[in-house]
Amino acid sequence: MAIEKKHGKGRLDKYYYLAKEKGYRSRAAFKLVQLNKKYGFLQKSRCLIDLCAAPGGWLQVAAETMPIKSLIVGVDLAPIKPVPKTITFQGDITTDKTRAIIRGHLKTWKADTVIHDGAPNVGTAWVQDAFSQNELVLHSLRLACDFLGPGGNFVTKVFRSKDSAKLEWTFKQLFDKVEQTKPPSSRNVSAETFYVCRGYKAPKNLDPRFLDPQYAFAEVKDAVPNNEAKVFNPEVKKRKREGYDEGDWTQYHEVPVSEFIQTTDPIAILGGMNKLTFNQAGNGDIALATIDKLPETTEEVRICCNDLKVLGKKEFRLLLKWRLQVRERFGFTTKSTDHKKATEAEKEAKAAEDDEEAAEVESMDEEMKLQEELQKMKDMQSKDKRKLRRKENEKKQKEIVRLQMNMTTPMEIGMEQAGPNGEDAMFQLKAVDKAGLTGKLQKGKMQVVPVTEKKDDEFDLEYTDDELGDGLEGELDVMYNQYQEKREARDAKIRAKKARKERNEDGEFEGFSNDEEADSDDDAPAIEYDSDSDEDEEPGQLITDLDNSAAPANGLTKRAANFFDQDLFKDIDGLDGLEDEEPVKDLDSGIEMDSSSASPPLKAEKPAAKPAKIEKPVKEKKEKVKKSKVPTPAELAAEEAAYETDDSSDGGFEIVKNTQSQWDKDEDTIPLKNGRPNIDIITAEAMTLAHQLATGQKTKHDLLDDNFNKYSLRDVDGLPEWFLDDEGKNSKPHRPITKEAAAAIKEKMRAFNARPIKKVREAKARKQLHAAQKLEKLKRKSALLAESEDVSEKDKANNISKIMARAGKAKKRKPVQVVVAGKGKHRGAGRPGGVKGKYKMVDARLKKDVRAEKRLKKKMGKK
Ligand SMILES: C[S@@+](CC[C@H](N)C(=O)[O-])C[C@H]1O[C@@H](n2cnc3c(N)ncnc32)[C@H](O)[C@@H]1O
Repeated sequence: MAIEKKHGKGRLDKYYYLAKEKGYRSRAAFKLVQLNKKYGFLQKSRCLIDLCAAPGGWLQVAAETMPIKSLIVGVDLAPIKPVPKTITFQGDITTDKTRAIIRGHLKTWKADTVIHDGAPNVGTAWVQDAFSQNELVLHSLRLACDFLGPGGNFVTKVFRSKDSAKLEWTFKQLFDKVEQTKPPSSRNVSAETFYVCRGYKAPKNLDPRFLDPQYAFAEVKDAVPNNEAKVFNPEVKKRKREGYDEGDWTQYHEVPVSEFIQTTDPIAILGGMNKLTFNQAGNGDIALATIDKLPETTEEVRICCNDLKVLGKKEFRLLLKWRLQVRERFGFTTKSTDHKKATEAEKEAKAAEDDEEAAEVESMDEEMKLQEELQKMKDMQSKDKRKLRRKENEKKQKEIVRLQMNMTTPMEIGMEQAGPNGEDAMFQLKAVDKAGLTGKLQKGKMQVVPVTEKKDDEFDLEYTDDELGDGLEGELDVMYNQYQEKREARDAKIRAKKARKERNEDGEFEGFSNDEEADSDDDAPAIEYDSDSDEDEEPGQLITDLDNSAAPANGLTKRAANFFDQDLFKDIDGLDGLEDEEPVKDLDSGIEMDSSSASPPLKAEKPAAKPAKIEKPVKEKKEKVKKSKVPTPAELAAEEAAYETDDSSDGGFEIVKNTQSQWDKDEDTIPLKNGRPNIDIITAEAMTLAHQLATGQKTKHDLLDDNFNKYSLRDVDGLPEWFLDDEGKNSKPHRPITKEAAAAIKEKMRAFNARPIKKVREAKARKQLHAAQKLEKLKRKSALLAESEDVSEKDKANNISKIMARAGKAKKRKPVQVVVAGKGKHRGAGRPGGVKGKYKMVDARLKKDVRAEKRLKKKMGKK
């Protein structure tokens, strides 16, 4: 073994003294002690091989920790003074001779553990030291594979270097569990670390290349640095864990801007360099001077070039744009110039030549742009759909609100909803005329004219404006989505939140007919409709005057008939049979009224059908609605509208309120406890609202009204998801809270916090159980004593009171005795003489130090 210097680097540390005190041959012994303390492999081993064992510290630890009569074999280049209970010999672990000797000692046994603490004789360059150390590890691993039984352990020292990861990979192929650790006794200044590999897989055939340094440490081609991530997502910083590149010992790199302009891979430069310099070395560089003077080279560009590491996405975008502009000026081919050239027929030959050049020079750019375009198209598609859907929903929502607030006359709804000229018209006649399909349409078969065509063009224009920027935007969106997914995967809370959000979105009001939306889907192919139009109708007249329809025979006004003619009322249950002439009772006011005067004659199917009348009392109908499955918002709206009085009717006042609002529906879904809603109020805002509702300061309607605020109908079109997510955290109304509500919540929380935690409650319960059991036992004992006949009554009473007194006394624990380690007194040397009960070995030095510290503190306190 190399002779350890006794000075320098603080070599004479506490482990040195401890080792001396305990009689260990080297301070390295404590490393094995600590490794074993953590993983406990020695106690379970019956056969151990210590490779590179001199002077024998590890052997001593193994001998005192492993079960008696274990087989321990140690080998080292240097001679090892005999260690009791171990077999040692001199040998080189890289040779077959050593293997044969070990085999001879083990005979048929398989080793449970192989430990290796080898260190080649150091003194050469560090890199070489580390390599030969790791090569030695590979040799020891080979011996371990030869002698370990299935499930065996291998503990080895490894020098941290670029090869240690390769070693770790090899360990992982051969063992179930591989852990890297550095015991406290291993000096921090040392590059050594330890691998504890457990559960040897004992493969039947082991590929010798696993243990061949040539293969095991073969250079793997360096991974291509992910410069794209650095540029497209500069905010996420990655720590440089892999160390420096070979031969590159600095972290600062700069290149002339001309190189950035000319390069085929600008992203690599932006991601890898620190600075783009305009400095012209020596006689000057014409290209640099020209770029410097270009009007495109603004002050902002210069500042950005100055320090690339601090740039964000926006600045990288600016630099990329600037590069394209400069390239265009210099006549380098870019995508747009290619395109122009391609269109010029007379320059065809030249363009072809240029294209070829461009294909060579611009391959990287082309690929990037292609990817960007693909991404952009995907984003646009989903964005477009989302936008349309959102708009539609908002409109329908508004419609419902207006309807509920009596702001809309029935006629208006009909026209807006499905009128031939309305915005939501199934097809637009103008578009049909433009497409020249009028003739076809009249014949009865037609194709839906894709009205969104124009929109697509608009988007195209919008996006071709700033392709590069939007590419980056798209990239950012995709990365944000990935980030969100990762967060979801990690955090159950976020997953639950998302699920809730999705549920809400799904439950979102979809409009009067979901099919309508599906039909209007952009992706849907042109759909053929069978026209029901009359063959006899005048050709060329597509718009029929609705007023020409015959007056309905059911006594409805034309307006009302048109209103109830809408598809909206087709599927409403209970409207069909509203025929009964029975008097209607206003539930609220209790006014009894004649249906003819109180309510408009309702029509459910078609105006031509028999006139519909109110059939059942409204109360009954209300119940029916409640029992029926959850009504759609459209049904609710229709119902509400249906129960309103017709303007033209005599009474002109409301008879019955809405049967079941969304609010009531929500109430139905609230979980009940003892027949009452089981609601826990946990925020001061909610408590304030609850107070206000309870004291009548606010009504349900007020709460609904409050929901329509500046935050509820915000225009979020086109805003990126990440922005909306971030905004959502803060953009919400701040509801005032009252002092009382805050106090109530505070009190509630205090009571909640005052409750003992589960573990404490369990412990108390256990204690109670034990006490009860003890009492039971005592009772039994006393009963036995009382029953015994050969004892006098006095003795019985005495004995019972003794038992009771003993039971009442808590058992006292004996304190642990502290024994100072000294000559013949150390761990493993057996129980020190004259010590009874539990004892603990302590270091004399430590004890003295503690006492000195106490003394000093006392002194300081007196002063
Ligand atoms: C740090 S010491 C081991 C200390 C030992 N674990 C203890 O507790 O006392 C490293 C030992 O590895 C030994 N060694 C180095 N190369 C060797 C080889 N090829 N074969 C056997 N032993 C070797 C050295 O002789 C040295 O004694």
